[in-house]
Amino acid sequence: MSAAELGVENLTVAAGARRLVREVSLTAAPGETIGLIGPNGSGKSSLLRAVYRVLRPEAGRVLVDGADAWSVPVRRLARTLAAVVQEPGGDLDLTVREVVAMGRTPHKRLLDGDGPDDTRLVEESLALVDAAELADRPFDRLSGGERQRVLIARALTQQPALLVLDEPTNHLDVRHQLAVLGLLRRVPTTVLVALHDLNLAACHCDRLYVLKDGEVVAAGPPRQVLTARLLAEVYGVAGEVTLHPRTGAPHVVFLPEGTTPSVRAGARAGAEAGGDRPPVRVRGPRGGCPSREGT
Ligand SMILES: Nc1ncnc2c1ncn2[C@@H]1O[C@H](COP(=O)(O)OP(=O)(O)OP(=O)(O)O)[C@@H](O)[C@H]1O
Repeated sequence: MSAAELGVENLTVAAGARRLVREVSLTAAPGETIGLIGPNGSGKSSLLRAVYRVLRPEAGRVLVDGADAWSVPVRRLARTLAAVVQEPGGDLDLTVREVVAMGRTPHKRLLDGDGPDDTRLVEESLALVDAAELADRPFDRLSGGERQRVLIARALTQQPALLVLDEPTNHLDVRHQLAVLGLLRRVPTTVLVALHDLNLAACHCDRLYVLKDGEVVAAGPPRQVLTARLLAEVYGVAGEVTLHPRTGAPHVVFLPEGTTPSVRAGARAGAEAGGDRPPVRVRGPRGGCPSREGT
């Protein structure tokens, strides 16, 4: 697997007269994990759909290693980009192993069977998402979380240089959430992932882009982006953000409606964005959040 460079340039996505994504630009360097966060309806899925070539943009470009994703042949794009999406794929009368093997399709010629390398990749991918024991089960009868892991295995089997995922932790229990996001950190590919869980995003992403009403309202490393002010302005909730002493990542605690955030916590969160308090001391790289191998 290699890693692609992603460039989204002034992308606007519309449905009829409605603009779902408005002049969004973002970049992902090869190997980066980029998180897309924002409230319901802020345009995350629409942006991802334009990147993985399902929703044609009204304006702007999606560049994968410099090539326009909407101009290259679909098959070529599928050898570079894999997507794990929320749309139900319809009933698939296939076993889990067969579904995962579909990830090899872009790399094969018409009527090619599965070679030993294909078979090995399928088994390896299933093992990576802790789904080896599901291989012979009918895909249609899996639980939501099992399906999700199998679809991630299919994407890994595709050996993409760019992996686009829309809420991949949906349906997953906490162990599998951590395992899947840890895995995404380890695969040597570029990752663009929409996430709702801000603490998972903080811990597993190199940089975050925050969408609101289809526009990017903040972008940068999690420590800069995730502040109490952002929670209030973008999500309309009160919360406190501290740097977790074990992981070194921002840690968000949401406060029930009617609670007044403490001044201390608010100041701590702001410190990372250039506020007036020194940052909380954190442990070094062994703190806890998974990092890229070799970094
Ligand atoms: N095909 C469509 N036609 C009209 N409106 C649409 C269409 N697809 C999405 N929308 C609207 O566009 C807005 C953005 O939707 P989108 O699914 O991109 O948001 P999201 O940030 O992924 O939301 P969520 O967090 O709820 O998944 C929403 O208001 C949604 O209702």
